[in-house]
Amino acid sequence: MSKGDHIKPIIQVALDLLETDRAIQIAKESLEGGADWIEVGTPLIKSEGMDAIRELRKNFPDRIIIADMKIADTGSMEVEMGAKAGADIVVVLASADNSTILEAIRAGKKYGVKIMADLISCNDPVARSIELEKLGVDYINVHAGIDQQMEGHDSLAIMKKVVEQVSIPVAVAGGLDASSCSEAVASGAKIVIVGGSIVRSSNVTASAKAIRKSVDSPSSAPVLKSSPADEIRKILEDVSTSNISDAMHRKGAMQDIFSMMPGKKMIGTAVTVQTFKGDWAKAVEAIDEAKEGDVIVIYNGSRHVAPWGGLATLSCLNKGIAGVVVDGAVRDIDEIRKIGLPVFATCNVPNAGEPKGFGEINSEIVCGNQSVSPGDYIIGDDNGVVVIPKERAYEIARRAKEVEKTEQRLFEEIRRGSTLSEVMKLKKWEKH
Ligand SMILES: O=C(CO)[C@H](O)[C@H](O)COP(=O)(O)O
Repeated sequence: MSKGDHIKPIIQVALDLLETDRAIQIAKESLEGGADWIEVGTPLIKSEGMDAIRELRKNFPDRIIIADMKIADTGSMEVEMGAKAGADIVVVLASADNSTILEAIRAGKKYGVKIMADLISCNDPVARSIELEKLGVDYINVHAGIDQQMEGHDSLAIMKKVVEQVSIPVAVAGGLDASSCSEAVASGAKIVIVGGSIVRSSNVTASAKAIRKSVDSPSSAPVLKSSPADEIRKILEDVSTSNISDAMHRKGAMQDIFSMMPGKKMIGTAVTVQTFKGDWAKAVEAIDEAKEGDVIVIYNGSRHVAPWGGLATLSCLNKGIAGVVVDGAVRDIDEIRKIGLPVFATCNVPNAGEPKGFGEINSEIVCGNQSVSPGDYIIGDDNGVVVIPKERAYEIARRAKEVEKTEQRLFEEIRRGSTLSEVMKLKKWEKH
């Protein structure tokens, strides 16, 4: 049997990293956990060039190595580059012109490498798979890209259709974890390509092992999906406001709003209140309009009189409201702490305002210099408060989770004795 012939389902670990030495270490840990093939990820190839493939080949002489070059043109030249650097399989984009695919296949034959076609962003993946098999590719990869995954795309449904139409081995990729890998194999995938769930895990070996176990005893029971709102909330529970700010490219964080309840996290959807200078009527009426799990977000604009205090906070607790944010002052901080509801504000003062009744409930407001609309997600912790526009809540939650996973792996590498600049090769990425 040659090194490419596998009877068991194949786990291809996708090293979507930027540094070759980290990739080698993570590859070692993945193989210990039961991964089979090593993919030199597209970001790694872009960061380190073909030398990343050479180094991995040197370190893993007996393993199948895939160069995820996502070739779009010059099929022959790029397959030759991948082959000469030590790859066994080179990836070409399925959406490339047939002339490129054919040149890649011809070069593959000449240099002794197989060609995998990646269906990422293909308009008609099933029809294209049939064409690709006729053209002569060796493998098809049904792939939901990382940015697409963040918007809720997955690859399993299409993969199930593709396996019915072609007889070459079908790989699947796109945010797979142990349970989706199991479903994929039970539905006919021969290769599961796994990036984030292994390489961004703080325990790479354990994560690879979990995937090994799931693909070796596959189950066709579809992974039960929770509702988008439940999924968003579940992810937001795992991530910090710092993770969310990173996911939003530093947008979304409220300015000069601080936790009055250190250690308490808040997640909810906004009920907005516009009031003025200590007028607390609308702020308190909003409690009756809000429902369980909402966060009351108030613009008041005074640092000297408070539209919010202990009695209002206790009323929120009774209604299951998740927390309160005030652009302005709050009072009764001792009572708020006893009640234990997360409250975030600009400052605390002893002075109460008056219930005059000016303002609006559930209009678009600006709070902490951020625009907030009713229904936007509001997350608060000891770092501060961030707003996620409701239209992007799922995507941002998913991206924040990726940020959190990446950081967990970096923490693990620093715990082993590195420094942050060593792990991140900081000097390499400084602007010149
Ligand atoms: O090719 C890729 C992105 O274009 C990835 O390698 C592939 O999607 C697997 O990674 P993940 O499991 O994180 O989706």
